Amino acid sequence: MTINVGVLGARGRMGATVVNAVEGASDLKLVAALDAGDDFAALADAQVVVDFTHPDAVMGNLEYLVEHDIHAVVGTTGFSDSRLADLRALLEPKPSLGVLIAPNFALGAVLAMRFAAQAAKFYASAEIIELHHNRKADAPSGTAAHTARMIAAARAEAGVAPGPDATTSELDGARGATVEEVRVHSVRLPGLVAHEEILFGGEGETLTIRHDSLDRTSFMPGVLLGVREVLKRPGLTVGLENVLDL
Ligand SMILES: NC(=O)C1=CN([C@@H]2O[C@H](COP(=O)(O)OP(=O)(O)OC[C@H]3O[C@@H](n4cnc5c(N)ncnc54)[C@H](O)[C@@H]3O)[C@@H](O)[C@H]2O)C=CC1
Ligand SMILES: O=C(O)C1=N[C@H](C(=O)O)C[C@H](O)C1
Repeated sequence: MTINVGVLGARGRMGATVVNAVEGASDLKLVAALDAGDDFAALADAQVVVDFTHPDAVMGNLEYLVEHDIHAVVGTTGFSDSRLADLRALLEPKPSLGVLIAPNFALGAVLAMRFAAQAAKFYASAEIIELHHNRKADAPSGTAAHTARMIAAARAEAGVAPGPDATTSELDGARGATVEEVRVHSVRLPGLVAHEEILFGGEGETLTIRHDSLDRTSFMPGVLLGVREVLKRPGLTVGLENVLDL
């Protein structure tokens, strides 16, 4: 069966890569490639729409897609708990519709987050450094925020409190942002794509988990898997780890 796919953000860095990937997949048909200002009526034939747009635009796009019974695969960042709650409420009257949101579609990034969650109960002290290209709008990255939440959840489940930190005097930002008691440091440089290091410290040792996306094609197997899977998964799924059954 061929799946009709639409892309939102099609003229952006990720959207353009998704357009190429969909066009190269024999079981998918690109029916619309839209960007800001285009008429969404062109999505009428799409069964699944992939959204790589902007945190300020994605909720409005999802409202349109749900209202028009179109499944969605979302890579756009900016999903807080309250946004996810709003989305669940939006989906309630449409029980057969699927929305998959993944802060990172690269297999290695998903594995790195899972390994970090496994390590978290053994190390009370953890910090994250995420490094991206300097055209990225949001900081910290969606991946780093998701990783921090996974570490916090693993700590809570194991009854491990965050480790000691003697910092009493600091320049604003010197110790990074705090996401659920995990420090997150954001680096922005031309030349980078998407990189994350999760550092754990214990008695006499450290553990570093690092993932590098060197090219945006790294996200494509995950995006295409999401397009195929979302049709079989009604409701809201957050994280590619659920689709990969890790
Ligand atoms: N989940 C993942 O694996 C990944 C997620 N991202 C995220 O994807 C998003 C986009 O990233 P990039 O492609 O680098 O950004 P970009 O700025 O290159 O592209 C975004 C595109 O969306 C368009 N756009 C904005 N509002 C729109 C709307 N309402 N409807 C349709 N198009 C709209 C813009 O005109 C632009 O062409 C960001 O939130 C980024 O963090 C990026 C890489 C991987
Ligand atoms: O903007 C990007 O480029 C990326 N955004 C996502 C994020 O914020 O985590 C995924 C990946 O890191 C690339």
